[in-house]
Amino acid sequence: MTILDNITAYKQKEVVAKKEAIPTRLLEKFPLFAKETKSLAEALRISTTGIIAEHKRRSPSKSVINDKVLLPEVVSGYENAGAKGVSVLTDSNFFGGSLDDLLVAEKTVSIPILRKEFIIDPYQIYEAKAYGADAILLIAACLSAEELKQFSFLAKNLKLDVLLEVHNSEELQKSLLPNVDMIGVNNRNLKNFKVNIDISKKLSEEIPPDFLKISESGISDVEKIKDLRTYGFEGFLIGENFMKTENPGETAKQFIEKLR
Ligand SMILES: O=C(O)c1ccccc1NCC(=O)[C@H](O)[C@H](O)COP(=O)(O)O
Repeated sequence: MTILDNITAYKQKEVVAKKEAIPTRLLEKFPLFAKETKSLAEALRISTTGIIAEHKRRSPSKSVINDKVLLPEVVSGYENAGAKGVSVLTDSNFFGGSLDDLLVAEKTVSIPILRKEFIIDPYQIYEAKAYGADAILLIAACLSAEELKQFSFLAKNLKLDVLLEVHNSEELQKSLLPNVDMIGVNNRNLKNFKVNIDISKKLSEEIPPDFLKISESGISDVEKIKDLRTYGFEGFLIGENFMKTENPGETAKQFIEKLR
């Protein structure tokens, strides 16, 4: 069993309970369901820095990263720093996040918000929309080719951008779908948690130019970004490197200034 197997098994049960508590037809009545979304892909495409900064209290690989800082300060700090998108982890069991975090982020920033979740059921896509997300993450390792097709179609119908995450060539091949905006290469091996940005470099040439290329995880210095840009990457998802500091927004600011 990998950590992803554990997480998705947990999610299956979680979604059943959530559907009973708030059925989809009620999610559709949430005020934010009618919100006009902002395109994360577009924001990154016109950006010179391409940073998606993540709010991440803890993780399976690092345990507690930062449970002291307040989310509004973190996300507004990220926006002021020049991040082009904010990623909000909404999983509570493994990452200490929540859907309330998404709501608070939506009230606090005006840049696009990515709901970072382990999506295994269309219900979670309706939830993302109801709680104010502009974009969702789909993880190829958790979904069949047919599910990827259906879930990305649904997200686009709800006007949400789709970031599809892959770890290898095989996952990438089933992810090159018409309703996918961004392909994210995750540099973290979810079996042993080791990070290696060579995975992004290796897969870059297999990603057709119509998809925006995002590199995710383990990005700890601007030199890595400069290197990844030469492989066509335009977006960079960074969590721990900012969150492990006392003031994530200020750390992001200093980081982004070096990229300008
Ligand atoms: O971060 C983990 O330990 C982790 C474990 C299992 C599944 C997913 C995990 N992380 C999710 C992410 O994709 C990262 O939070 C994101 O790419 C940012 O990575 P980092 O900059 O290394 O915090």
